[in-house]
Amino acid sequence: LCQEGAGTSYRGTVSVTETGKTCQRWDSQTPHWHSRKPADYPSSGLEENYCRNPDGDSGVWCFTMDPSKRWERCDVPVC
Ligand SMILES: O=S(=O)(Nc1cnn(C2CCNCC2)c1)c1cc(Cl)ccc1F
Repeated sequence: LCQEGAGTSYRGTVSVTETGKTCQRWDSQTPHWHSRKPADYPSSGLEENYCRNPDGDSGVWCFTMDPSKRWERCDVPVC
């Protein structure tokens, strides 16, 4: 699956960042507290720990499970 443009409508299942870190679940607040809660952004597809673009970034991203790295982009090919 690929991301169109900035990936706002990407609903694929890539859940690893471009440096190989595992994505944190959107419904989890550990290791990173965050305000991108699935309930608050129902149309952003914030399922599991899949890479998404809920905030108008330039591409899909996720919070990482590395406590020292809050978020990173994901390597999802552009369509
Ligand atoms: O919980 S967060 O989403 N964390 C956060 C910090 N940086 N980012 C980047 C994610 C990729 N796009 C640019 C912002 C997200 C968050 C969002 C806002 Cl508006 C303010 C504080 C904050 F903590």
